[in-house]
Order: sequence, then C-alpha cells, then structure tokens
Amino acid sequence: MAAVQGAVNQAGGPALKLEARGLHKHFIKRGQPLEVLRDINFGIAPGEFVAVVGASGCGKTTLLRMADGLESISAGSLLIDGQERTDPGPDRGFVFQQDTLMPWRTVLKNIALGLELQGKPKRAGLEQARRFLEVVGLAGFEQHYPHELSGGMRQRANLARAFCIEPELLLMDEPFAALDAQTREIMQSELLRIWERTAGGTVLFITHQIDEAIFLADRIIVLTARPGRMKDIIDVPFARPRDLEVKRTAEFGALYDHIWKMIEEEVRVSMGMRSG
Ligand SMILES: Nc1ncnc2c1ncn2[C@@H]1O[C@H](COP(=O)(O)OP(=O)(O)OP(=O)(O)O)[C@@H](O)[C@H]1O
Repeated sequence: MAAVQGAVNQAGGPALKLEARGLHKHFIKRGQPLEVLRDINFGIAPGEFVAVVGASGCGKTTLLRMADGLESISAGSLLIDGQERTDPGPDRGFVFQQDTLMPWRTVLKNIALGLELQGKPKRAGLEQARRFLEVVGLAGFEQHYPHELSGGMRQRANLARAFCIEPELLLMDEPFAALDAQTREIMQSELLRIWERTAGGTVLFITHQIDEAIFLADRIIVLTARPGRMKDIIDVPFARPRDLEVKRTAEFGALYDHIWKMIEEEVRVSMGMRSG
C-alpha cells in the first residue's frame, strides 16, 4: 500500500498525533470473516486525552491494539505523527487491565524495565524510575515485590512504568477495571495528576465506564455496536485540573445520561430490541 502522509501544522510538524482514516478491521473466525470496525475516522492532537466508549465487543480493544501495532489493519490507515503506524515501538506505552509487573523483580526494577529495554544505562534508569515511583506515591516500596502490594498499588506501579518511558502516545485498555469502586475513583484522579505533572503526552483510553471517560478525557469517541462505527465525538466541557467533585455536578450527570442513551440504543439494536 502506498504510504499515506498526514496533515501538517503551520510550523511544518504533524498536526495530529494519531489519525484514523477510513479504518476497517475484520478477523477470520472459524473460517468466516467477522467485521469488527468499519470506517473509523478521527484525529487526536498532541497532548490530547481521548477516551473510547461503546458496547461490549464493538472493537475498542482491537482499535487500541491496531494503534500499538499489535494487530494488522484490514483497510484504511492509521497514522502516528503523520506516518503509517509501524510495529510496537518505544514511542508508545501500553497499559492493560491487569498489571504486567514481573513477580521476581522489585517494584523499582519493574518500573525501570521499559528504560532497560530502551538501553538506558542502569544507574540513570533506576534514578528515573525512583522519580516516577515517588510521583505515583510509592516511595518506601522500592524494594517490595508485587505480591506485597495491594491491587491499587500494583496498578500505580504499572502506571509509573508506563509513564517512566515518557511515551508520546499512551494506550490504555481499561486499566482500572479490576479495581474496586473506591480505589478506581482514586486511581482516576491519580492518573490525571500524574499525567498533568509529567506532561504525559497523548492518551487514548478505553473504558466501559462512562463516568471514567467524562472525568478523564478532553473528548470521547462513542462507537456503535459491532461492527464499531463512529457514533459521535463529544467534547468534555470541564476545565483542568479536575477534582472528583465534578462527578457530582448536574452538568456531569446530564452528559453521562446523554452518552448512556447513545450506548443503550446501540446495545438494544445489537440485541434486536426496540428502544423505549
Ligand atoms: N484475534 C481475534 N480473532 C478473532 N476474533 C477476535 C480477535 N480479537 C477480537 N476478536 C473479536 O472481535 C470483536 C471485538 O473485540 P474487542 O475485544 O476489540 O471488543 P471490545 O469492544 O474491546 O470488547 P469489551 O468491551 O467486551 O472488552 C469480538 O467479537 C471479539 O471476539
């Protein structure tokens, strides 16, 4: 396929960090094609935080894996900095639902792992890891092993590891889904704090939770039921820095209801039910 060039800004640099153009994806399942994503188009500016929501199975994780280079593209294109995306690279960080800490490494050495893989000298890598360990509030736990931490602490170490490599594009797939409701809320505000403190780059964040998407993101992409298509892109009107209190406001509740109705409609369509 011919290389596709993305839009450039006035300074000559790419105007968009991540851009999907007419993106399609299908898998072959038991010999039959399964269409998962159809005609996905969006552009994400450098430094923007964008969440993706949609019914279960609409292709959210697949979209993220395509951005990371873990999944092939069936048609259309996905550009990073104006260039067709390549295999996974050090410019991208990926955070999964389950932490991916190595049980035999201390917390500090887990956080430093990405830097080690990038070839950063050991001492400098550990120093940088220590800084990020402090940012996520784990000072004092450097020499602990993952099994000695709570689920929330492990996910904080996981975040520190992702932010530590200072990725220009951070891809997050329901990173707080395995946490209890209270820890999840705290982690949401921790994530914003870390992101703001470390100039955390561009984020594409997948979630099932509408309130999480509204609280975190600048914009929210709503996908239809499978095959996932663009249903809407919503601007989130809340100023930063954001406090969890914003979730209790009427404006937040109204936006939540609006997005929930869109997703409910899609789930009903996919189940062959009429809305109402
Ligand atoms: N490697 C694969 N081979 C075949 N089918 C796949 C593969 N990966 C995903 N699928 C199918 O693609 C569809 C979309 O999956 P995906 O995990 O992207 O959805 P999702 O929106 O993230 O779902 P959920 O919200 O439930 O996590 C599903 O029907 C899934 O079974």
